[in-house]
Amino acid sequence: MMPHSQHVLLLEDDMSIAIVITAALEDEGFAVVHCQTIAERDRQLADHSFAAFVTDVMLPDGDGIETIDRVRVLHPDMPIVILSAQNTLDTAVRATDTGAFEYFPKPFDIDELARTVRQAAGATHSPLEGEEPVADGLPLVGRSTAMQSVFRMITRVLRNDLTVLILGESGTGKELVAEAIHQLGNRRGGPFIAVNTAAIPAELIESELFGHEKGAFTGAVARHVGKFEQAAGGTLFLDEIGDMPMQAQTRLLRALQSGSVRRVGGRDEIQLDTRIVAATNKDLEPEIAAGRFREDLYYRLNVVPIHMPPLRDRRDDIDVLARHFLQHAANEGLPRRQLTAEAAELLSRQPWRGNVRELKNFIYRMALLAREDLIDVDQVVPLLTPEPSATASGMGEGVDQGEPMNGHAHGPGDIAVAVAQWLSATRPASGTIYDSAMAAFERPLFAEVLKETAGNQLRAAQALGINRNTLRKRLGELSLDPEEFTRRP
Ligand SMILES: Nc1ncnc2c1ncn2[C@@H]1O[C@H](COP(=O)(O)OP(=O)(O)OP(=O)(O)O)[C@@H](O)[C@H]1O
Repeated sequence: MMPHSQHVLLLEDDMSIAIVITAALEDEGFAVVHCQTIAERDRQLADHSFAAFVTDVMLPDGDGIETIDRVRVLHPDMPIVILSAQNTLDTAVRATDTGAFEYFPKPFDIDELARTVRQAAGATHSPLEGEEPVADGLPLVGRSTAMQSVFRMITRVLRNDLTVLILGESGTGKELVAEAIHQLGNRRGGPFIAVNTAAIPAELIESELFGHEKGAFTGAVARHVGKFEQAAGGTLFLDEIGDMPMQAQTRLLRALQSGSVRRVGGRDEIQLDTRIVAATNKDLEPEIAAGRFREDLYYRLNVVPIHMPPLRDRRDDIDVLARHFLQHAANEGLPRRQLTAEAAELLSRQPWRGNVRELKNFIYRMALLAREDLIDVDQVVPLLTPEPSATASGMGEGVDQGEPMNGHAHGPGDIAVAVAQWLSATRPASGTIYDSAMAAFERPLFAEVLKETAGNQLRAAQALGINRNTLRKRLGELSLDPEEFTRRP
């Protein structure tokens, strides 16, 4: 077989995509051989070798990943680049596990693809190790570009033990990502031990993490094996790492540096065999500047950072998450519900300050309380302002108790009616409804709180939980004069 050193084989059944990719690869100096089916691919590969192979996954005659073994048998060293419209973590992992050089979820940047093929064709190919099957159906969903980057980062750490630091607001899915790394990675046969470092009293944290010997301190009536040792062969997930007390940070750093731990009151060094995944919802840089977080520990942990964007910055995910949670709620025995496109659209415009956790709790509540199985906007609106009694508790297993839900409100009808009246009376221009509504809501809210504090802006800002300068600025913008409230009527 004569190698066609500058030929690339492209398997893509969508002609318009194939044309664009061919043009970009030709610009990179390749000649492209295009085929549209797995059968054609196999015929080409039986007769020729190529500098690289670019392949789609869903093809008219089968799955491009499932049949990739046949490609590997014929051309074990040919770099493979996989393109996929199935933007799930499962596909990302399956693609990576083929030992592919790179995986591109669609839509992708054509120039980046062409550059990658150039790199692949030039590289001595060293596929990622590990061709074992992986657990599928992991419940980490998302189709936004941001989540695609998260999936890609996850696939990069599955076949190594690098320390991962997951950063993001509360409820964005940090723990779920840590679990995915464990379940899909090399250490899935071992335990996954999660420790919320913020929830353990400072004086107990060292013994919790590192263990203690009998009699190490008052109350240490028996030997205790710490979380590090419990996680041997598996993964230790250190949550809320930004809240760890200083002394424990020092011990943790020492453990990471030496690769061993010593139980409190013990003499033996115990070798560590644990992958560390840490997470925090705090911005660690200001914590370091304020002297509350050790900079050297930060660098030790921040080997592979994974950023979980807040849900409001990846609104494309809301619809798929909502449907995913409805499905889960049904699997757990709640009524099986569906959302109309308009209701899903309304959900995708909500602020979701509690992120995915808040959305999940909302969906479970909706599955329970909706009047009809097909849920439309009119059923969603009243639920967006829940009654205090309609809390997460007692609403099925899947309800996440981590955070309060989107808050206390009047009876569900009140605000919904006010909103409907306001909307029909004001009719803000399309594209400005959200901002106008927020401004309309803020005005009476600020007035109410200023009334309570007799015009005292500092106390009002404290009560609202916002910065005093922010309050002053917003009052100016809303033309609200705090002087008006200095004397109660
Ligand atoms: N992408 C996702 N797909 C499906 N479920 C998700 C996703 N992200 C988060 N969840 C669910 O949302 C809830 C909150 O997620 P998780 O506990 O992982 O957040 P977190 O960032 O670790 O929060 P905290 O900082 O408060 O600990 C969980 O029930 C989790 O299963």
